[in-house]
Amino acid sequence: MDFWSPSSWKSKPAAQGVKYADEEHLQRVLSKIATLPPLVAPSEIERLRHQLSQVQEGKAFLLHAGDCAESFDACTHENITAKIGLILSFSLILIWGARTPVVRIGRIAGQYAKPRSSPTEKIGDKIVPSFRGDNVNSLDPEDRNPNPERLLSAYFHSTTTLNYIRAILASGFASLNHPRDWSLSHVRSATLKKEFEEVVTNLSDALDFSRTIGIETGSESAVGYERGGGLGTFGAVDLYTSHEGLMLDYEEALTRKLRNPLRESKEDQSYYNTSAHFLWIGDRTRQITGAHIEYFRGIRNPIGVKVGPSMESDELARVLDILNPDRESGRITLITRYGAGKIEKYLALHIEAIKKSGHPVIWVCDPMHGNTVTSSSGLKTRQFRDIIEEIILCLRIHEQCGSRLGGVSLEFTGELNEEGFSVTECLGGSMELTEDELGLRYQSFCDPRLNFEQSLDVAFLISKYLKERRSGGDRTPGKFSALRDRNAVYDALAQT
Ligand SMILES: O=C[C@H](O)[C@H](O)COP(=O)(O)O
Ligand SMILES: C=C(OP(=O)(O)O)C(=O)O
Ligand SMILES: [Mn+2]
Repeated sequence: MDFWSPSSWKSKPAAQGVKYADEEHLQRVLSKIATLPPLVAPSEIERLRHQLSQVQEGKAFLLHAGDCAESFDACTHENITAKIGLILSFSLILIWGARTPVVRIGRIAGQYAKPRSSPTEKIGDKIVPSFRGDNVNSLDPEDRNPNPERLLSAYFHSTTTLNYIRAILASGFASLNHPRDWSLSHVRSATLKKEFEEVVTNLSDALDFSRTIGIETGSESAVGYERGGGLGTFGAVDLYTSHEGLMLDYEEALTRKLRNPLRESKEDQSYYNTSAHFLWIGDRTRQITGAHIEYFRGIRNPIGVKVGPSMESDELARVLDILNPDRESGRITLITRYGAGKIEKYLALHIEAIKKSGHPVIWVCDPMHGNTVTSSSGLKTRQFRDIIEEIILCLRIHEQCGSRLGGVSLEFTGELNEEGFSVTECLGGSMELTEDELGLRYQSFCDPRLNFEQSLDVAFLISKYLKERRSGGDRTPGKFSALRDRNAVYDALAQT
């Protein structure tokens, strides 16, 4: 393969590039970032690679989820706790129903840069540069010139977020012994609440049982973390971070040549992107001869590639030849995002192309990005029905093609306002959010996210499907009851 370095991307065209007025200022900021410590360690990155290879083999399920765009102002204790709580609740539902380990990757602690469809947008009667994420410019239409200082601020906000995540996880927040702490108090759907309570009650019974017969190895049973005990099997969970690797100057500054802990010799080093465990290439920046593919091919982190309707089948295989020439397991996650109305046209073709190429991949369904619409009030939104429909079609097409869906990629948030209400950004779901309620608590800085209740609706649907598959059911395509009748699923959700 051709020569690669953390800066070799500079010789290729970068889509969605950001132009700074003062190049020297940018370089000063980047030099500073290049001296700051890594956010994540090689051993964590290798651990995730290993866990993703388990997903690839069908031994675990991947949950990739979080904000479309994080913001510096939303970096608060309450918001981070609510986001992690939702990721844990969602994964608990899957673990319980499907008895499958869940690999959790948050779109968190660095998801600040946004690719946009248009470089400008109209606000009132003014045309201004589009908002490109907090690490580029401001949501305030008067402050849209890119400012390099924002990259430094992004580094510190990522660090703060990750530090707090590590702190709450280390303090037993994820302990399966008290998932009620993850907050369900505000959920108004009685059925949803009951379903979740059932999972928690059954789990508590199971834990009690294991304690009684002495097979619990977690030290929580002996002495709590606060009193010097360890986290034990039931308290320690892995939660990895991710963001779109869009701003290559920033990614380069955090790319470090470090010892690969899997290799014997200290001299055996790899280039790790130390800003996050997992990075993905967006649908707008995956040009074969472009800068992003060039950068990504050289880093050791596991990576995602967004795949939409504009991806040609032969192009997909060529992208993988570049990104994973040695065909390493757990290295590539394909995140498909066609839209409910288009998935039937493209997914099977892409699955066939991958089979033919022999590339090992994890297939993940992003049912969000192909289903964005503009509401009558002008807010971007997504219909819950479309999201569910894309997931159901995706599961069914994988079944039909003898392939396997390895996970989902969602834009969701558990954040609540001061009165304890969820955001109102996507329409429908068991809370039946209507168009005139959209403006009530629309907090997203970019795309509309599922709220807490809508996310749990999705979790139960997937959990039921995986449970049926685990229990053997009829494997003929279309025979799984969770997939058989889309309308029945919608009706069931609408009645909750
Ligand atoms: O998150 C994804 C993209 O940044 C987003 O969907 C683009 O939105 P736009 O079409 O409003 O630019
Ligand atoms: C920009 C995103 O998606 P895509 O590249 O698939 O449009 C995203 O995941 O926020
Ligand atoms: Mn988005």
